[in-house]
Amino acid sequence: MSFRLQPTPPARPNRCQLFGPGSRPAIFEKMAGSAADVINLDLEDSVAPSDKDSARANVIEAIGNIDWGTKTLSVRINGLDSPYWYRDVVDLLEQASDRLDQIMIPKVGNAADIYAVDALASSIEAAKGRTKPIAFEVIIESAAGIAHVEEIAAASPRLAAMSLGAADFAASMGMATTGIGGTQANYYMLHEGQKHWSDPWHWAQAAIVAACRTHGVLPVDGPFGDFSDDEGFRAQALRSATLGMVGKWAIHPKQVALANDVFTPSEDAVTEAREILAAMEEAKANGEGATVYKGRLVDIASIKQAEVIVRQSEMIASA
Ligand SMILES: CC(=O)SCCNC(=O)CCNC(=O)[C@H](O)C(C)(C)COP(=O)(O)OP(=O)(O)OC[C@H]1O[C@@H](n2cnc3c(N)ncnc32)[C@H](O)[C@@H]1OP(=O)(O)O
Ligand SMILES: O=CC(=O)O
Ligand SMILES: [Mg+2]
Repeated sequence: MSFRLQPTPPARPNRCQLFGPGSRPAIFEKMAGSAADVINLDLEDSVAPSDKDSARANVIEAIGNIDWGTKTLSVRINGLDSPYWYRDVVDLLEQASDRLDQIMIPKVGNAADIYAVDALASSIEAAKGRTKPIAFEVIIESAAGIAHVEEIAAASPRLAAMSLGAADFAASMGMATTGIGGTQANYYMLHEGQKHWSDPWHWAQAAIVAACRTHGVLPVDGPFGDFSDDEGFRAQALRSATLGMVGKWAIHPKQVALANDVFTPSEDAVTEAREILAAMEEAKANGEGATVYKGRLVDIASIKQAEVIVRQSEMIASA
């Protein structure tokens, strides 16, 4: 371990982030009643330019009027390249109730983007006497975002979570696809005449996880567009969880249960992790740093691996 210890990310469940357009207030109660850990009311790409002002007003009203329970409540503002974002921040922080937990900043390209929103938010909070500092989450969804992912993860103590936005990311990278996340038909290896599909999102996800883990931020997988493909969603979510991500977006309510299932450690996984911890306790008592569990090596690193699963399970159970 480096002299500098790895910071822990916020201890909150973040298995599923359910999105809904701010221009569709009829679904807000349904979002609040869902099993998602995080709600993202959207002012950005699911809202037409002509609806930006009314969507912002809808969202501000709903933040105070709807019972969001214990969910993390987040609003996705417009990008810093748009004429809307400053008004989003000003109106949200001047007018929305303290129930608002977080602002999601899309299309971030470098640390200065976060600095700009931080400066504005800090000024409004001071002027208005808001005692609950607003948290930030960001979307990595551009070539610049992934190139500067580590400085973005380090940009502000407000930063709680970082997502991969597969749709805009693909567009920014010039990827030859219109699919949002998941398997891409043309991204395959050929071996003895058989196609083996690779994962084009893997490297970006791994870069995001490393940046997040270095700076104590929650890494999250973004949207999976084909909401009629449950198995495709599940496969993508399982890969993300295996790489270290803590959750995934839902762009339709039917994806919420799928995400919750994948990102909640299974009973079997928790039992095995506890058994590994017990085996290592016994090894320690015998003065050993390594032992055998079910025919395989476990050692001091295995304690940390097992603790990831047990901690995640306990945190979800206590939320
Ligand atoms: C690339 C990105 O940036 S992704 C993030 C931004 N995108 C979004 O926020 C889009 C979010 N999703 C949606 O807007 C919608 O789910 C759509 C447009 C994809 C589909 O909407 P619909 O055609 O209404 O879906 P559908 O008919 O299957 O809805 C079934 C039920 O779920 C409700 N519902 C639909 N979307 C949502 C949602 N996001 N949250 C909660 N409930 C919802 C519907 O109102 C309907 O309820 P009912 O059974 O009581 O009538
Ligand atoms: O905003 C999300 C994306 O995939 O783009
Ligand atoms: Mg996007």
